[in-house]
Amino acid sequence: MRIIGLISGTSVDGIDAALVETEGAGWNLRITLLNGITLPYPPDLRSHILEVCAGAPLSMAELASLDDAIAHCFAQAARQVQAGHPPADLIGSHGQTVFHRPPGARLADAIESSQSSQPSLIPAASGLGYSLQLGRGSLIAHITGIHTISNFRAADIALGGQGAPLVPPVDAALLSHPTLTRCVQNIGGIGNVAFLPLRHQVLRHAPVLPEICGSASKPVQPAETVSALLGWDTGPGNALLGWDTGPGNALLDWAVHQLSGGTQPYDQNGAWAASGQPCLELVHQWLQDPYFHLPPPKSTGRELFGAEYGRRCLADAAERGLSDADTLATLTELTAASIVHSYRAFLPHMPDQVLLCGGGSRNGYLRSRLAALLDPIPVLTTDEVGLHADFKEAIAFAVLAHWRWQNFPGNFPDVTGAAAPALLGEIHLARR
Ligand SMILES: Nc1ncnc2c1ncn2[C@@H]1O[C@H](COP(=O)(O)OP(=O)(O)OP(=O)(O)O)[C@@H](O)[C@H]1O
Ligand SMILES: CC(=O)N[C@H]1[C@@H]2OC[C@@H](O2)[C@@H](O)[C@@H]1O[C@H](C)C(=O)O
Repeated sequence: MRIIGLISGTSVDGIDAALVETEGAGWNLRITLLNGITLPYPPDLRSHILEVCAGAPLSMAELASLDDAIAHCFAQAARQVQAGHPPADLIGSHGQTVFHRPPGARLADAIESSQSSQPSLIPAASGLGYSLQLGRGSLIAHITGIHTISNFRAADIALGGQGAPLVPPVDAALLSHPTLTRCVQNIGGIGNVAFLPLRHQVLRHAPVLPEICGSASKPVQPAETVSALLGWDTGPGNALLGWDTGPGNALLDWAVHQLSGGTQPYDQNGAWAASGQPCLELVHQWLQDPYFHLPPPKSTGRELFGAEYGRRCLADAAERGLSDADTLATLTELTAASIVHSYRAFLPHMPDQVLLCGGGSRNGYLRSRLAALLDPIPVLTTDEVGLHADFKEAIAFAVLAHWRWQNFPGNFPDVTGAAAPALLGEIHLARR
């Protein structure tokens, strides 16, 4: 199938669109990237989205307009990426996350204790998570004339899952290796990791849909049988794992915006941070944040690592008299150290390789700090193993759409904490 994957992530920098050819089924999937583009949001729309993410009030009518404005941009990105290519069969659109609340009281408690100014956003009682992506699929289908799948996180959340990260099973399908265990580290606005055991452990028994996914006559299997059905040896070190590691670029971008008086959107190649020295005591202090110590399954967003968090970091840095360059070096060190800390705390063993993707993989200083902290483990980008690091998340939503179209479950309950596998995404058929 020819599928367009669309996503705008927590950096809110623009829409990544990937046109891919998919072949195969389930986790036995091959993809070819035919085209990839990034369509920046119009600056006013971006500012509006960032304000909404930061909690600006919105009437229902404004919410509807924003939803449709975003859907229009996504449809435009779909048109651009497929220009000059034969028409796509399907679109998988993640949309724009504007709110994410993980399930349960554990994380709520952690957030409450570290972000006491807005505790009322998070209910203290245990309950389902909530994740809101704007850019409705029905409008994208209507504008493009292409069947569109959207709202991928809801089904996992309905089963008690985090609804994130969703990409680890796609990473397992596309990037697991016969003899090397790998961590695939996405550094978007937020960072997330997938730990990939060896490929034969991934594909021991290629899953067949009716065995796994429920229908009216054959119910969805309970979580404890999922790994067995997928053919996983769930002994220590053999399980697919994944979680949100914490801040990626969102904190750094916010700080660069503040420190440059709004003239710079991000630290190009990390050059500004590289001209300073990280304050390791401050990194150590920041690493005490409860999120970094919560065991997976866990996910997060701008609600925790957003402007409020950034303001506290800048205040800590100012208290110690750090220069702007030292402040950025310290925040960059926090990003790298929180990633590596989470591997040491929550992986059964360190991986043989780390593959970076997402915009943060283009930050040379951040990459060099990760390499230093992970030494002697090689740190590459996914480009170096054949998967475009800038478009991997967009490609993943094309794969998730392919799986939904084939009635193949897209979530991996051991990663998200859902009670069972689920078909991810709502299908919006286009009038052709
Ligand atoms: N050359 C570069 N040097 C430094 N940072 C870069 C560079 N290119 C991109 N970035 C960073 O990457 C960010 C965009 O990353 P990306 O597109 O992966 O984020 P995202 O779409 O929000 O991802 P996610 O959905 O995973 O949160 C930019 O805001 C910037 O911080
Ligand atoms: C709620 C939400 O949009 N989460 C994003 C975000 O960006 C990175 C990290 O936080 C990850 O959990 C997720 O995105 C990727 C695509 C995922 O679901 O795997």
